[in-house]
Order: sequence, then C-alpha cells, then structure tokens
Amino acid sequence: MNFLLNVILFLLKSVPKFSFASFPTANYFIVILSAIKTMSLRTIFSKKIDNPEGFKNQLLHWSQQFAEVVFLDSNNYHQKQSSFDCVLAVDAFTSIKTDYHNCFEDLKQYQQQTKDWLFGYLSYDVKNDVEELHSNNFDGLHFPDLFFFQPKKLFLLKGNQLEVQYLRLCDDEIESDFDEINQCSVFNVEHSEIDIKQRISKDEYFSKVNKMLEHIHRGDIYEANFCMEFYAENATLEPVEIYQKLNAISKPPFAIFFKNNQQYLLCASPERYLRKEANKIISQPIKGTAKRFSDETLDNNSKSALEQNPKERSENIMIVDLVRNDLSHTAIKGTVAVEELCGIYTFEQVHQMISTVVSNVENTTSPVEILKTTFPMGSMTGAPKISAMKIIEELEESKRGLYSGAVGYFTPHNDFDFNVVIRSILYNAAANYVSFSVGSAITSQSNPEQEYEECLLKAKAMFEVLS
Ligand SMILES: C=C(O[C@H]1C=CC=C(C(=O)O)[C@@H]1O)C(=O)O
Repeated sequence: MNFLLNVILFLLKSVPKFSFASFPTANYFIVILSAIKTMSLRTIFSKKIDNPEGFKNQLLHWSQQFAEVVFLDSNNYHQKQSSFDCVLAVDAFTSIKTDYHNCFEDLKQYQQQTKDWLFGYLSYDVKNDVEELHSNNFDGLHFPDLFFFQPKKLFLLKGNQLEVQYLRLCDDEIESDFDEINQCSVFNVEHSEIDIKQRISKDEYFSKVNKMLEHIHRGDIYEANFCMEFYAENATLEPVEIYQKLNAISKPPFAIFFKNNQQYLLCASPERYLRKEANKIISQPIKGTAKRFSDETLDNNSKSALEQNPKERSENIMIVDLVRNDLSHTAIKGTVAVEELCGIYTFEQVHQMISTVVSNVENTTSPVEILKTTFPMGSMTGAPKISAMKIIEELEESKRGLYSGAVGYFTPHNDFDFNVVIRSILYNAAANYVSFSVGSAITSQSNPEQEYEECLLKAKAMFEVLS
C-alpha cells in the first residue's frame, strides 16, 4: 500500500506540468496521498521555490517567533549522503528535556511512541548515562543534557523543491504562514562588542597538554581530544545575525541554528557524527586540520602537507579504528567497512582530513541504540574512549555540554542524521553568557605549541564574528 502511494506520489511530483503553481488539482492529489501515507499525522505539500537562498533567509527570520527552532543548512556543499539542502523545524507539539540519568532509555521510548520527526540534541555529558563517568567542571551555560521536540511545522528544501509538513492540528495555518514568510523583512542588527576571555591561560594550556602527554607515554591512552573554552559574561548578542555571519565565512555542510527558549547554538560544523539511511549507518570522523591561504600555491601546499602528514594520518586512523569498533556493536556481522580513509576536504576556514566508516544494521535495531553504542563520537574523545574521557574530565576546566555533542533529527521511518557540535557559539540569553570551545587531538607526537596554534586556528571564525 505504502509502496503504491509512493509510486503515485513520485509520478505526480516528477511530471513538470503538475507543479504546485500551474496545476492545483495535481497538488491536491499530492496533499491527499501524502496525508494518507503518514497515517494522517501530517499534512504535506510541495512547492517550487524560485529563489531558495532568499527563501532560506526569510524562513530563518520568520522562525524566531517560536520558542523551539532547529534550522539545518548544508550550504549546498556537495556530498553523497544528504537528503535536504535546508530544513526548518519549529514549535514543539511534544518534547523531552532531561539530564543524563536514564536519558537513552527515555529517548528510545519517546522516539518509538512518537513515530514522527524529532529534532534536538545530545550533549557530550550524556556519556554519564552509559559509563561510570562524571561532569563536574564549570558550566556557565546550563543547557539541559538532552532535548528533543516533535515540531508542529516542518520545511524540507532540496534544490527548488520545498516540502512542507504540518501536524494536522495546525495545517489550516499553512497558507497564512506562507504569506508571512514571503513578507518577512530581513533586518540587520549590530551587536555591541563582546569581551572574550580565555578560561585557561596559554601556560596552563601547556601544562595540561604535558600532563596529557604523560598519560600517553605511560600507556593510559594513545590519543585524547583536549579542549578549552573562550567565554564572555554580561554579554548580549543578536543570535540570527551572529549565526549568519559565522555561516557566511565558514559555509560548512552541517550548519545549524538552534534555539530552545533562551538557549542558542550557532553552529558552523564541518563534521557529521552519524547518519542512518534505511539499513546503512554512516560515520564521518574528522581528524587532521590545516590552514587555508589566500595564495593558491600556499593553499595547495598546506593541503598536500596535511594529506601526507604522518601525525595527522595516525590521529585519523586511530579514530577510524575506534569508530569501527563502536559500529560493530549494532552491525550485521561482517558489514563494518571503511569507505574512504583520510580524504582531504576543503572548507572556507580550513582543510580537513575525513574518513567514512559504514555498517549495516537489521531493520529491528533501534535507532537510539545505535546512538547509545557510539556516543560520544570518537573524534571528540580519544582512544581508548573511556580512559580518554576520564582524563579529559580531569584536565579540562569547563563542562563540555552541547559543545562536542550532536544536533540532528530522527525521521518517522527510524532514520536519523546528526552532526558534531564544533566551531560553534553557544549563548544563554537569560544568563547573558556566551561560550565557544575548541580543541585538538593530543597524541605521542604532539607538540603543545602547535596544538595551541591549531586551537586558535579553529577559533578564528568565532573571534571574527563576535568582535
Ligand atoms: C575539537 C575540534 O575539532 C575536532 C574535530 C575535527 C578535527 C580535529 C582535529 O583535527 O584535531 C578535532 O579533533 C574543534 O574544532 O573544536
């Protein structure tokens, strides 16, 4: 039945004369068929958008009237594993907000019972639900450890094609919302200057990295991601404005504007944590970072130096091994594979080394179980994972919270896609607290001075938009 509906829907959508504007009857059919398809939970319709970039901008500004907002933008970055160019989910119908205690089980139940689109995040600290770990470091942000919501209103954009999915309880608002979005004026507001402080001094950074190196030389761990926080108190900023500036200079494939009441994430991440597409699981850890140059020759040299650098390659390969192990917990035997090892990808701010590790799972495997057995992502912890997380907690000064967590969504068909929260600004408007953290992988070959420089390179875009 569902297959037949999908075929009819596909045929209707693919005949050009049946576009929304020129053939309302066909569109009417699409709405009806789609509604039956989703068991009447959501009303769906498609619309052709003439200017997707302009529309995205209006959509983001329009979304600000809601308490819960997730805006995902791939910035048209060419990638195989992508379903949409841009997604907006707003206005919670139901939600789950919790600390780490039993959070994976609670999320599993919520996801299974809702059987709908869910958007939200897992903070780094939900690790404490899975292992005997703690998060006692300083927290100026006070975000919940885990938050997901079922949006009343959902917009999915791919190329010129927009699909709108509204819960039936509010589907009478589709037309008036569209008028509002089209009329939404895009304004630019300047923010006041923000005084950014560093949580640990350069000397403290060196001493902590040296302690981490002692752990490595003793054989406690062989790699760990050491991070440090930059922050501002008594700060006020204009979240949309700052997000758009950060996105404009970074254009990463996993950009996210997230809002939960007074809590904001302005994220310019280049990294995917985990995606599930039917039975296939895809993880794309990043390890290895190199500077961009405006001069083409210097830029190419930096790229090839990264590609050949033995330290960066070994960092990446260690994490690939860890991810293979993580995926094996839920994989069908013999299906874990490395699709790409140490590929070099260029972004606006940096060159990155990215590997792609995949596996297949059974239809019956719970999506939340796949997250639980792989979280937190190896690229932000180190190896062996549990020992690395213990040492990270001991040496870092700030609670990681949503930094180094993951934001993304579940579909009604048990698929999901989550990014890694890095290269991001976090803001609690109620506490007037702004924070961003950066880190790098420490291995036996690390030179503290170079690691410090790498952190500053990763922080450059955030400094630029906040100053
Ligand atoms: C910890 C960060 O980056 C991680 C992710 C990608 C590449 C990394 C690296 O090259 O070491 C880091 O492990 C950060 O950006 O704050």
